[in-house]
Amino acid sequence: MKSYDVVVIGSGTAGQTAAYALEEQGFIVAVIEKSPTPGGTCALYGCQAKKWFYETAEAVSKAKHLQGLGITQPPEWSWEDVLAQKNAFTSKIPDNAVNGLQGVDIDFIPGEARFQDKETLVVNGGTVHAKWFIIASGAEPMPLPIDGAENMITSTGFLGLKELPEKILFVGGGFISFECAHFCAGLGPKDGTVTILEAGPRPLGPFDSEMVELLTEASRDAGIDIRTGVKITSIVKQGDGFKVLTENQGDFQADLVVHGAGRTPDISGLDLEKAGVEFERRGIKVDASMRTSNPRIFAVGDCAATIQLARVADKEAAVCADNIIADRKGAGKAQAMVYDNVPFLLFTYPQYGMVGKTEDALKKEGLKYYKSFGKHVGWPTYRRVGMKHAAYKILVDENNMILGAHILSDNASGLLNLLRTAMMHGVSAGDLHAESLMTPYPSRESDVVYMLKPLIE
Ligand SMILES: Cc1cc2nc3c(=O)[nH]c(=O)nc-3n(C[C@H](O)[C@H](O)[C@H](O)COP(=O)(O)OP(=O)(O)OC[C@H]3O[C@@H](n4cnc5c(N)ncnc54)[C@H](O)[C@@H]3O)c2cc1C
Ligand SMILES: NC(=O)c1ccc[n+]([C@@H]2O[C@H](COP(=O)([O-])OP(=O)(O)OC[C@H]3O[C@@H](n4cnc5c(N)ncnc54)[C@H](O)[C@@H]3O)[C@@H](O)[C@H]2O)c1
Repeated sequence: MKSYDVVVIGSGTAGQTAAYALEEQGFIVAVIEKSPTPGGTCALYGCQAKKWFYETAEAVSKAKHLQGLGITQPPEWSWEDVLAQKNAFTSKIPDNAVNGLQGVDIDFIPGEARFQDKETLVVNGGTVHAKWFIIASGAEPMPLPIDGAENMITSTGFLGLKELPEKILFVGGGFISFECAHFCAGLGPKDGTVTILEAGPRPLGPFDSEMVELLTEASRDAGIDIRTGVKITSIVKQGDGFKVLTENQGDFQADLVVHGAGRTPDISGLDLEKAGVEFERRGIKVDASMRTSNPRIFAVGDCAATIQLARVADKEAAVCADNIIADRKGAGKAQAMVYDNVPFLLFTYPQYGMVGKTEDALKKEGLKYYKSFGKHVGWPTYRRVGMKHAAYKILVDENNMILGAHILSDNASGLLNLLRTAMMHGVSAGDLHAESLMTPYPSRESDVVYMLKPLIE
């Protein structure tokens, strides 16, 4: 039996972040990975990989908006070339991940781990013992109760397509479908169709409903057909393509059907019961220190019942590592995870993002709030790029402290970050307005003064 201070299950961003942090503090660490391509979802099939498609799709969409405003020719693009760039990046990830870990004497163990008991894992038929375990096993596409669900490809399959066919249909109206649909709108065949079928009454449920309507409008203008309240019953093969049958909205033909209907924690093979680790449908139950119901076992990243985002995964891993370091010193809890100011951003064109509360949530909670809201904003920064759908919503409390910020814009990420920093440091909307007068001008970020002006006391 091999014995370590800490064994990490999963070599994704969460697992690696925790492993490196603990190794630096002198812990003897091993990382176990079941995939033949170590390195995790973000780098190989998620955030990083998809961003190669985003950059070109954004450039093409921007050029399309600028036609008649200075651009005279519709742009040409090559999905195949973008794919080659993405593959050149991702092909190096597995070796880099393993070499990086081994380079600092972290043991890399290829194989699938499962718990034998509260202190032991089984891997490759042998056992591994550790004082602490960190589960960082990620998530996988949610199994759907649809006949012929196996006819869908996943986002991983989509990001590996050699070419985009003419008719693409996405099941689910969440992060993955919106982003990939925008990549299709930017980089797909010129006369292609892109459809999103969402089961709920509106897409992007956790986001602000008024802002989602505006993103939906922008997406429809980009050529994406978005249907809501759709009850899909089955997906059947038909010729070279597929027929998607619904209970209430007829049938849809497509060359390709993509799963964008949620990701579920990858924990079913871990035998968590044997380790005394409690879990629910959304994932492994953790407290604010990322500790599970077994005090020697932590869970971080997409497998935990928290939020499925890469930098949330990294922060959880850092908090978990600090708490293991505190355990060793007998110092108790070192750091607690706080999710109040997590930014969410869709890499669509325009980008859409939010931080803090939605207006829907404030209404539901009965909290008093004030808002500054603008849609189809015609400021020069937007007129120059031909963007018709820019919008913003900033929500403040009675003391003018920012409760939520929602942005539909190119570079919404930069604007959100500015507003998020103010929220985290307790800067009021009035003070942020005064301090933002001297942001680099004229930039997207300098527009924040127009957004905040109605909120000046
Ligand atoms: C298409 C797509 C786009 C995304 N875009 C963004 C984005 O723009 N921004 C953002 O913040 N987030 C994005 N995400 C989410 C982000 O990728 C995840 O939140 C992040 O990768 C989670 O990291 P993780 O380390 O928890 O899990 P993962 O990176 O999935 O790593 C888990 C690892 O554990 C391994 N494993 C599982 N079970 C076992 C076992 N029993 N034994 C051994 N190994 C095991 C798996 O093989 C895997 O390698 C995106 C996700 C997808 C799918
Ligand atoms: N930019 C980013 O940060 C980014 C990008 C991609 C993915 N992600 C992460 O990955 C997670 C998974 O993404 P996702 O888009 O798969 O999930 P999601 O939870 O964002 O959206 C899933 C959508 O599918 C709908 N749905 C579920 N079952 C359905 C069915 N049978 N028919 C039609 N619609 C159905 C849901 O109502 C929901 O609106 C996200 O929650 C997010 O945390 C983040």
